[in-house]
Amino acid sequence: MQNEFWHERWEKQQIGFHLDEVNKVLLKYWPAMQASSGSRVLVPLCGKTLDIVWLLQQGHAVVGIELSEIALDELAAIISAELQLEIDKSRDGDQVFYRADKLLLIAGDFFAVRPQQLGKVDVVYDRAALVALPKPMRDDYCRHLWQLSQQAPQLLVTFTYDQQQMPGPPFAVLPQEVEQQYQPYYHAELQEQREIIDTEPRFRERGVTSFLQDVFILTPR
Ligand SMILES: C[S@@+](CC[C@H](N)C(=O)[O-])C[C@H]1O[C@@H](n2cnc3c(N)ncnc32)[C@H](O)[C@@H]1O
Repeated sequence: MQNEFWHERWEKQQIGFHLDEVNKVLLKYWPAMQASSGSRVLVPLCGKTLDIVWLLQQGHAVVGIELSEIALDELAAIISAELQLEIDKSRDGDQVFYRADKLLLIAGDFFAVRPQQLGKVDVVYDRAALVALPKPMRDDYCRHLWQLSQQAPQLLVTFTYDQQQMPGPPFAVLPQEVEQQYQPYYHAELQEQREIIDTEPRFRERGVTSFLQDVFILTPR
């Protein structure tokens, strides 16, 4: 999946993946992550998710990484308004940084971000990040995420459906693949698998008959 694909999505505002509310999965499973207030949460491929606003409201520090500056400009504006935070925006080469107390957003390629830029990560929250990438990129993503997060526990949301019925993204990432991808670093425990095709008419229109949302908690080995 080329970066240009995603830039075009954001330019044309074709962002059907974006939720206008905090993800119910996050609300339901966050307590199980046992993240103390003040712990640092990494949200890879974050888009402009309102989940980051919620995490900040819980007292967490948040690091978000997202290719699109359009997305992060919008997210920074929402965070500023909701939390009365002044966010400093700066540019360094291909990367754009948004900084405020307890907040770091990086607009740039996830694969170009180095661990030293992030500092300590206590928890990872991946909603629709792994599934945004085709298989060869998923291999690199899992390895790189591990390097960035030093194996921090992870709340992970993926989707299971028949890949023959629709080309990704989102790509189908079955529980077996999650286990295999993260096997060197984590125990992956499937918390729930829920049919959500009724809430995803855009996928039904494209011929998908069943679309399962899978929630995992990954704990370090
Ligand atoms: C399916 S969306 C999910 C966004 C967000 N996690 C959410 O739940 O709304 C995937 C996001 O990943 C971003 N993305 C894709 N490839 C990326 C890369 N190599 N580095 C950083 N972000 C990337 C896209 O721009 C897009 O916003």
